[in-house]
Amino acid sequence: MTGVTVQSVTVLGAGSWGTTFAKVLADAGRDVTMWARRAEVAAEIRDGHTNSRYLPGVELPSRLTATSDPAEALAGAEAVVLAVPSQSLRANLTGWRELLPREAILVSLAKGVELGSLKRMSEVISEIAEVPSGDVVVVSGPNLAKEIAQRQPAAAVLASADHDRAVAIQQASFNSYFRPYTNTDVVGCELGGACKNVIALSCGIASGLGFGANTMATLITRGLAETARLGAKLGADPLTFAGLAGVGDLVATCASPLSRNRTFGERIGRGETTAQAQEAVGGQVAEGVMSCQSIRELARGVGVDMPITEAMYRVCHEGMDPVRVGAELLGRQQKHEWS
Ligand SMILES: NC(=O)c1ccc[n+]([C@@H]2O[C@H](COP(=O)([O-])OP(=O)(O)OC[C@H]3O[C@@H](n4cnc5c(N)ncnc54)[C@H](O)[C@@H]3O)[C@@H](O)[C@H]2O)c1
Ligand SMILES: O=P(O)(O)OC[C@H](O)CO
Repeated sequence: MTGVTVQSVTVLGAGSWGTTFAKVLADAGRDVTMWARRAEVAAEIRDGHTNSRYLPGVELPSRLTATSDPAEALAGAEAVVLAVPSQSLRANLTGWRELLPREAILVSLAKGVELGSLKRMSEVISEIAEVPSGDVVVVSGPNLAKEIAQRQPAAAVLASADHDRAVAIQQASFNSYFRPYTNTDVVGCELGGACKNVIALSCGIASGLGFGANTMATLITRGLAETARLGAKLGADPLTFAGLAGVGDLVATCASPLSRNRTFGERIGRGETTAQAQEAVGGQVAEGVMSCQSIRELARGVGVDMPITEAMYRVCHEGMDPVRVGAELLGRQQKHEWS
């Protein structure tokens, strides 16, 4: 696929990032149709140019339209952006499979690893849509939706083994505030995006417990070290973790109160239950809560040590006290920084 121009794009999923990425594409001059699960959300986007539940106070471009009918949304799409949470991607995509235009470029926004199969999102898409996984374009990087929806400057990575497809989406999404770079390391970009959600949970917990900058920097740096260890084992390019999908996304997510993962962790650190923490993120997805389980299994399966991910699993899925988990993390056997 060379020199393809994408004009007509469908975004499946009308949550925070789906709506924001649709706005980015519309602001880049594309014709964008969104699919929303609820008819009233589709009507609000189409007729009122807002999505008040997910992006309160943000006006959406009038060239962006929406429907709750997936067949109507997908008709004639040259690119299809999948913008639903990781653990629901398989079921949603199975329902849409027969409606996908044959030549459309498939784009993944989700940051997670599937429970059970332990597959990355491009692998799930490849399996369900029956396309080579190298054809999928993965979007990753420091992209807190609310900031980008306000047209604050940001960069992203578009990763695909098929450089031409990544370039086509780069051309379709580049605008005055959004600067996408291409990358061919899909494994590294997807792992960076999934793992940083787990590390952001830990930073949130540390903040909720009242700890400061040294603790955050330690969790971010050691979180990057364990992410890079997993990536190296699974064939990622180590440089990716020094880029936007690695340290870039990690810093943004771990530092920002806008992050749902960090917010979830902060509430846990303050002593709230997981149900209360979920309430605090307004029913939106905090992917790290499920991904700490799948990433832990993935890492154990290939013999990679990921102590912060292990700790988050124990807090989120075994109900262990964060103070005790923190003490155990610090008390592990002493070692060389890079062993
Ligand atoms: N919000 C961000 O800042 C941001 C930025 C980059 C990447 N991401 C990633 O993008 C993906 C989507 O995130 P989001 O922020 O749009 O999520 P969200 O929780 O704000 O919205 C999810 C959307 O998916 C729909 N959906 C369809 N099937 C669903 C199901 N079975 N369960 C739950 N929701 C379902 C919801 O109705 C909603 O429209 C996630 O993997 C997230 O990690 C988010
Ligand atoms: O709000 P979060 O924690 O899901 O993070 C959003 C984005 O992934 C940041 O890049």
